[in-house]
Amino acid sequence: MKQETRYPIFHRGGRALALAHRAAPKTTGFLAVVGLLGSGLPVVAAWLMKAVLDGISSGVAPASGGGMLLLVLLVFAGVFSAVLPHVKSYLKEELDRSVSARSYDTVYKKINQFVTLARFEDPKFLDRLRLAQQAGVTAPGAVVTALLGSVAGLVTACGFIVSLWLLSPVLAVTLVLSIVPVALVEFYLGSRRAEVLHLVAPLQRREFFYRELIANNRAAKELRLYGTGDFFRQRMMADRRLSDSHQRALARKKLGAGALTALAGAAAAGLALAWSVRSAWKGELTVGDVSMLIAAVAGVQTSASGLVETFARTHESLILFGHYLFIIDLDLDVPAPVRPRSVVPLRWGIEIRDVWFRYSDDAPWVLEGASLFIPHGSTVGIVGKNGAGKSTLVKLLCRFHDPTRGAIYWDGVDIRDIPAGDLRRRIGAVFQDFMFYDLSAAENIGIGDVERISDGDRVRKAAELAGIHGVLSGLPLGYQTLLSRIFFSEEDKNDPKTGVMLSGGQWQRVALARGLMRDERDFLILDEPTSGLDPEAEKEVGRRIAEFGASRTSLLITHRLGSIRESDAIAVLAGGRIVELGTHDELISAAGTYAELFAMQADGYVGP
Ligand SMILES: Nc1ncnc2c1ncn2[C@@H]1O[C@H](COP(=O)(O)OP(=O)(O)OP(=O)(O)O)[C@@H](O)[C@H]1O
Repeated sequence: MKQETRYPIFHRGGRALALAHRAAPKTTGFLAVVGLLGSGLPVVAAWLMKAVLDGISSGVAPASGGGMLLLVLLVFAGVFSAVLPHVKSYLKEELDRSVSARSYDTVYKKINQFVTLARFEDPKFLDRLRLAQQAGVTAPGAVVTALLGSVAGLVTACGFIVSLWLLSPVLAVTLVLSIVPVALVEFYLGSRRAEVLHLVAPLQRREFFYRELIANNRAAKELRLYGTGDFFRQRMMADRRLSDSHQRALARKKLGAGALTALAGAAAAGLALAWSVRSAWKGELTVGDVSMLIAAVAGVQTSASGLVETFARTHESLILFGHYLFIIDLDLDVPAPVRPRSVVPLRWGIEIRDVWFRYSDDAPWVLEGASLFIPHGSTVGIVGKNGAGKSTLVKLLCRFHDPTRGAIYWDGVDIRDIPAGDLRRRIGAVFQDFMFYDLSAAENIGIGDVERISDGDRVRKAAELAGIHGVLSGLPLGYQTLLSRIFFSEEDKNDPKTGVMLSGGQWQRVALARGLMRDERDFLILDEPTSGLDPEAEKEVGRRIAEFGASRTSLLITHRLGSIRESDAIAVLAGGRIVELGTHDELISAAGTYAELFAMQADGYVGP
């Protein structure tokens, strides 16, 4: 993944500060004040110490008025120096919490605004989203504290350099010059660190994927059956070792550079000390001057190397922050309707007119001029071979993607002119790849109509329609039983009431009940809703769905041709278009693809 180059580094810094200010204005203000106080304190303490020592060497009694005041001030400076880091660390953690909470909220709000699935199906985008989720979101807090830390370090360093200048301009200049190699080395290491970060990021993500896979309960069966656990573990460790080797190379560079710069710093400090002691011996400097000089040399070196390291870390955080900015600045994934139309209860029907679709410009066409009319109040079944494009058509009807060419009309209105949320409120759907939520049975169904999630009667009615009421009411806590084996606490771990696992077919009925939660939806899409049900259940559920769907428009996709036999019309999708359309009897008489598929299935049941 390349780094985000759209935002200059100062722009990112400004946005990070603005974010901190919005998330926690008081904490940011306090942190700035405490940081500034803390940065001036070492310089003030050094001057106080010089004055006390000079007083002692010139025979001023510590108990005298001036001497006592100096001592008291020195003690206060010491107390503040001891307490301030704790206050600063508390404020920093608080700022991190506030900024992270706000930026998390912003990122997830943004994700929820995506109208279509296009971004979720783009691996490059997902990679970037993961970066924004993993690190970019926590970066603003790091950026703010690093920026404030930089200002504080600058104040300390400048305070000491000025102090040193007053004692010996030559020494001050020498010391500043001795920092230059440290700064250069740190900047070099900073850019190497950023490079390593980009090299290891994909490795760490893959490693994370393998780690999750090996411990995943849904993957456990296949991993054991195919014996692929060690295969994935080896891949995980290979990625781990590669990322470790990049980090080790960087650590070695750091070690070498750190040792060299420490040597240079120690040599500069030693020379300054020797010079000051010699000057004090000759009477050119006082004892207080020597103590000031020692404090200044140590203070400048510490704050300078701290400063450069802070800059390097800030730079790193800002690189990650770029991914966060990229996500939150994204435009809508589909243009807003120019003349938005409100969706009306379906009266006439839904028309798919000459729809062409492919998932990307270089992907093959999935739909090539598909046309179909679904009249209001009718049930239309769609059949077709694997990969024919049935689920794709469902995605277009729900507006998870827009047709590349052609259009879909809801009572004559192009669905692109209807706000997607309004359209979806009129559609109920059960997808082939439905979701399993680690929620209670009641919530698993109730989220089909969030506004009525607590309406127990409605949830029960939906469960009855889907033929799962008997199973759910017999669970340890009835509808309140958690449909999961994820434990919420250690104590609950052995409690059978904590959660249960349903069978595949039972889960499918729960998903079906979720799709049937809303009475008032006037278009029901069922994509393989009964594939996991036993024949008896399939027949029973099919009968109930037919009753439920009698007053509304339904689209039923299935490979089990027996369950769409009674549909008002059956469409066969092949080669990207609807090639046959009619009732079961009409299609059987036409002796085309449908008749062939039906005969094959019937043969399968009857046998040779
Ligand atoms: N997100 C996607 N990105 C790229 N191609 C896709 C995506 N989803 C589906 N396809 C491709 O589109 C084609 C149609 O897939 P679709 O899932 O619509 O078929 P289907 O008729 O529902 O098949 P099945 O009966 O197996 O469920 C397939 O060739 C598939 O590889």
